[in-house]
Amino acid sequence: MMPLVLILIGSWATYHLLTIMYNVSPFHPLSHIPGPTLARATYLPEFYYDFIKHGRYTNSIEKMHEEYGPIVRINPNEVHCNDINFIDEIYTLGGRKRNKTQHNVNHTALSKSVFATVEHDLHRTRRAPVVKFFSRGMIKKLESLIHDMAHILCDKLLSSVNEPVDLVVAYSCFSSDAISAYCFGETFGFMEREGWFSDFHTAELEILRPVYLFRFFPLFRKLARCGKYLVDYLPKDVSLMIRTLNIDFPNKILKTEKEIDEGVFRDRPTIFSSLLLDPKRKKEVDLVDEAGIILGAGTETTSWALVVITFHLLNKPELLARLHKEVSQAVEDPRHLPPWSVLEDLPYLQAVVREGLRLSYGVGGRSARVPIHEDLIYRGDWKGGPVEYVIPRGYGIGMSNRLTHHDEGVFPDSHSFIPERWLDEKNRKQLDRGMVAFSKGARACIGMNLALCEIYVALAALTLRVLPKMKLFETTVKDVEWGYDIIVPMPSPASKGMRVTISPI
Ligand code: HEM
Repeated sequence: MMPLVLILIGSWATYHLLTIMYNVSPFHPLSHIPGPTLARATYLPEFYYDFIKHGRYTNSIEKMHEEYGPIVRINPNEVHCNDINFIDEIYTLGGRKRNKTQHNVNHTALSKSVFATVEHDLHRTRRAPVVKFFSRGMIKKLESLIHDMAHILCDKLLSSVNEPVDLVVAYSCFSSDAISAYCFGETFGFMEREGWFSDFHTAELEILRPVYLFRFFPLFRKLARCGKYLVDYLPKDVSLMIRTLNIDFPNKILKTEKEIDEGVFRDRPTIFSSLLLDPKRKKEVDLVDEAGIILGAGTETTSWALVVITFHLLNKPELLARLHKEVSQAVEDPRHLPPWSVLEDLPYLQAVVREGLRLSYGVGGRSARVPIHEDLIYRGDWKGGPVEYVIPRGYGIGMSNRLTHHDEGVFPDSHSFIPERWLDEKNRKQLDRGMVAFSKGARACIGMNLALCEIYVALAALTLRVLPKMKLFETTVKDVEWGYDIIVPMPSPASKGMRVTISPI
């Protein structure tokens, strides 16, 4: 027995040693891309910063760019780019096929969702029927739901005068209920409860905590699928989320299927009825995983953008005053807001939203694409001279919003909240190119229209009805700045939230 164990350990060690030697050898197709030797040879630096130090590899990648230039090799098989001029080459539309890397998507257990689909063609098949549900036309039809939710949020905040409110939780209640009303036909009821508590806010963060465990040890993501058998033994909020994903959603799907078979059609479509009725829906589209990813991808991203915007408006009252003036001139009755299509044309409101999206990043970590039928040729500058790299097909190349949105050449004084930068028409094209909160190309955010509608409507309502009565409570810019990421950006672990007080008059 002992010699067999030794042979197995020896073979394992030899295999890894040979792999490391190959990774740093001139025979590796990425050998010409600069980067730290350990990162070129192994996944250890990524493992250390993302898994052990928890979601902090982006900081190291930033330092690598300072040392090695706009293109760096961040692990044996992946390149990172920090040049906005290359965005459209990486994140393309049309016939230029891009896979995701398996390593990147290993972090989610919803492996059959559009978000986690590696292969380009399969992704198209899965995405096409879902994307229709979030078209501008569909949002228009269901927009009144979002207006109702925004006013419920304002009413509830206005009645929360006795103690500080953490807007991270309050806005999460709003975005969870809004997304649920829009997609699933009924809210979760978080805003109807007494006090501010969203089961999903804590649950989602708990569920996202092991993302790097899943990325490096994908076996665990398979085990996560067994969560439904453990609902009675898990913490209450995590169990509720797992129950919703694994028990409630499948039941709703069965019910909707039955209704359709019986010819019962409801006035308001849900994502399930819309998908079940779509003739193009192929058997590869997994309704439960899609619903799960929509809930996961759509709640904390939207609410975090609103949190960041609110902080900066309260922190700089002159910005709030300017916004208030513009919105009040456009709105006759704060309780009856004009549609999103009118609000989004208000120049200062638009500038505030864009600046908030820039500083809230959307997705915290990098998102790589794999060109499968073409090599990409990068041409840029580094240390005053031209540089050129060929990124071979079959290898991942990605960018990180956290770095792109702080490109000082595009967004000077990038850590400051300056909506005015978006009003400079001469510069606007360049800013739009560097704005990737919703990503770009064929795998950009599916829920962008819904998210924008929620943000514009809620922000307009809050600006007129609540923000003039709101004050920051023991909250500083540190509470809304990037600290680390668990796919979604997170502030420093020391943060106690984005707390405010609301005065009764
Ligand atoms: C401010 C709000 C939001 C931001 C900034 C945001 C940002 C993003 C980004 C950057 C991606 C690309 C991720 C990648 O490259 O891997 C993405 C994908 C996605 N988002 Fe959003 N998102 C937001 C809200 C929403 C909402 C409200 C929904 C659903 C209703 C949603 C659903 C999705 C889905 C399903 C994907 C995967 C798309 C695909 O792979 O084809 N997101 N989002």
